[in-house]
Amino acid sequence: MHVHVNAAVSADGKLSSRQREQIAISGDEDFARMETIRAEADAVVVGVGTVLTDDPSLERHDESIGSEPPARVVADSRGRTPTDADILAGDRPTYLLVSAAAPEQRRRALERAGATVVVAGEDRVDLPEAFDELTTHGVSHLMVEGGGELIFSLFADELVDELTVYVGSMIIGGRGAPTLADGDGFVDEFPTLKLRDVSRLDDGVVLAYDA
Ligand SMILES: NC(=O)C1=CN([C@@H]2O[C@H](COP(=O)(O)OP(=O)(O)OC[C@H]3O[C@@H](n4cnc5c(N)ncnc54)[C@H](OP(=O)(O)O)[C@@H]3O)[C@@H](O)[C@H]2O)C=CC1
Ligand SMILES: Nc1nc(O)c(N)c(N[C@@H]2O[C@H](COP(=O)(O)O)[C@@H](O)[C@H]2O)n1
Repeated sequence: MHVHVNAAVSADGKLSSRQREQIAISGDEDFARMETIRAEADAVVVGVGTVLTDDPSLERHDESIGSEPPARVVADSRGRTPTDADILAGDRPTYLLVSAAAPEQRRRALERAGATVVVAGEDRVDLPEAFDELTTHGVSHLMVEGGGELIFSLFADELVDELTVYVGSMIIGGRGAPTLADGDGFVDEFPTLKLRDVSRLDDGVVLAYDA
């Protein structure tokens, strides 16, 4: 499976503010670039942190791009995704990646709300195992939109093939504000990337890396 992480950060590396509300860091051109990556993907994944704060639809907003809209995926160990979340709306498949710790009652409620529940891992979602399962559902190109906890784990599990990041021109600040890769952080054996391209877009730059 090809895993492409795409996100937007402020000039000081934040995904959003300490209040963890959604902030438009991207301008129109970068949101259009994000749509193109969505259209190329079989599925788009976010962590449950992003679902709980942003309630994203992961819709293809511009129907002229791509043919099939991508499926949606949430990494959600305990099944905390609300059953009325936008990510469950509509006909496209939504895969809820949960762990064995997700209460049976939550799993059933999410299935009733239209999700396909995939169990991988004991306490937290085992991402390599869950992604293997997604391939059996036809997902060979997966886009990751965030947030920082999920992206860190994907680097730690060596699952990332490609990273594109839009660096906008605002400063957000805040020691508790999410960054591109949060989690426990690396203290040695830092993943290193190969810079493939740099381009100007809106009032910022897009950095493209191969992992
Ligand atoms: N600017 C941008 O491009 C973007 C910004 N954002 C912003 O990011 C913030 C949310 O990010 P964040 O709080 O980091 O949350 P995430 O979206 O990364 O979700 C993290 C949660 O995912 C669950 N999870 C399940 N399995 C794993 C695993 N193996 N590794 C890591 N997490 C796992 C965990 O909850 P549990 O243990 O309960 O399963 C964890 O707390 C919001 O403020 C949002 O606005 C988000 C996307 C893009
Ligand atoms: N690429 C990008 N740029 C920004 O400035 C952002 N704030 C985000 N956020 C993420 O975009 C997704 C929104 O989803 P919907 O289109 O509303 O369904 C969601 O994943 C946000 O966290 N991304």
